[in-house]
Amino acid sequence: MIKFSDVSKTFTIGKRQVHAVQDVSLEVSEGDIFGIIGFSGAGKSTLLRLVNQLERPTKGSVFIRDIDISKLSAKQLRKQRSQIGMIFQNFNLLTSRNVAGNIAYPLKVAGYNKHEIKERVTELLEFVGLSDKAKDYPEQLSGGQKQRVGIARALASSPEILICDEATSALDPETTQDILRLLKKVNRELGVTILLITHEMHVIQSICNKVAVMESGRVIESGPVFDVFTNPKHTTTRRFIQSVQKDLPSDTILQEWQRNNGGKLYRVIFKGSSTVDPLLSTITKKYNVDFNIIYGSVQELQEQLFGNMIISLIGDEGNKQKVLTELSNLVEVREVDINER
Ligand SMILES: Nc1ncnc2c1ncn2[C@@H]1O[C@H](COP(=O)(O)OP(=O)(O)OP(=O)(O)O)[C@@H](O)[C@H]1O
Repeated sequence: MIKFSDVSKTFTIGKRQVHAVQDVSLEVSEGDIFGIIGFSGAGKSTLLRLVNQLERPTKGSVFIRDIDISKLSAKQLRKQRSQIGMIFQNFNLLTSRNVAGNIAYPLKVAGYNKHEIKERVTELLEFVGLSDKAKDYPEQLSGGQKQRVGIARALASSPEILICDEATSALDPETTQDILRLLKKVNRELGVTILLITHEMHVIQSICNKVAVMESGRVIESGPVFDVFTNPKHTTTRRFIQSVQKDLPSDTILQEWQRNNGGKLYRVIFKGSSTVDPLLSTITKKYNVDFNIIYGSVQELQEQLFGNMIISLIGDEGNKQKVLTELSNLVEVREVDINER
């Protein structure tokens, strides 16, 4: 649905060049809730702005439904933009208009008649749960309510794509969850493809099915959220994941363990409903090896379970290797780098 093909965006400020986006290739499929995560300055906003042509790529192309949007005429681009709704961190509501007026605004600009506008606004207010606030002004609303108005306004022209620019970053945790639930409803009930940027991993964990991690303008890792969470390849991705999922014991526990026992630690990752305890018992017994569970957790992600266990093995080196080989055929096993956090 949205395809970035080898896209770069370089800003030139005097003699200095800023490579905001570098060689990005990504594909967002219809129906995705696709999250782009990165620290400040990673290039997320620039990448979003390339989708509605608020920025033009220095290199490469952005396609929407196989159409290279940089090749559109001004008229075609206006039509294309009406297919893309956008919501913002600071809501960007018109303070001089009430809630209904804010939602009606894009419809007025698009030339709908009064009756059509009234009907659509009523429908949208109901969808976002603000039917009783139609006559209130933005200053009378909470942050969460303002973002609901923002979502209703973005949906007014029935777009195929909704772009969310840090849409929950200004909200408290509970309101964030309400807005994320609403975005999920937009995706499921209206079939709108969502592309969002965030610096908060819990947003990705809560609603996205796919994720791309950006650093210094580049996409350093991407894929289905379950795969990236259960097998992160990059240190930055691991740092984001560790902000929402504790997958290693604290330094104190690790140091104490090293003082008392030493030796290698292994991370055993199991997905779905497989349980690892009987597996470990059977295989270690077979090779006369003992095991210690140092740490363990089971989490739910994308309606699937995955577990993470940190173990040590005690016994003959050769036999320990046999245990690891046999275990690796059934679940994922990696040696823990204690400095990986
Ligand atoms: N219009 C511009 N002119 C010059 N430099 C820019 C412009 N827009 C962005 N940049 C630079 O490009 C880099 C990426 O910025 P961008 O805003 O895309 O990152 P971000 O990941 O969205 O960060 P944040 O979360 O802080 O907004 C930064 O170094 C930024 O200063």
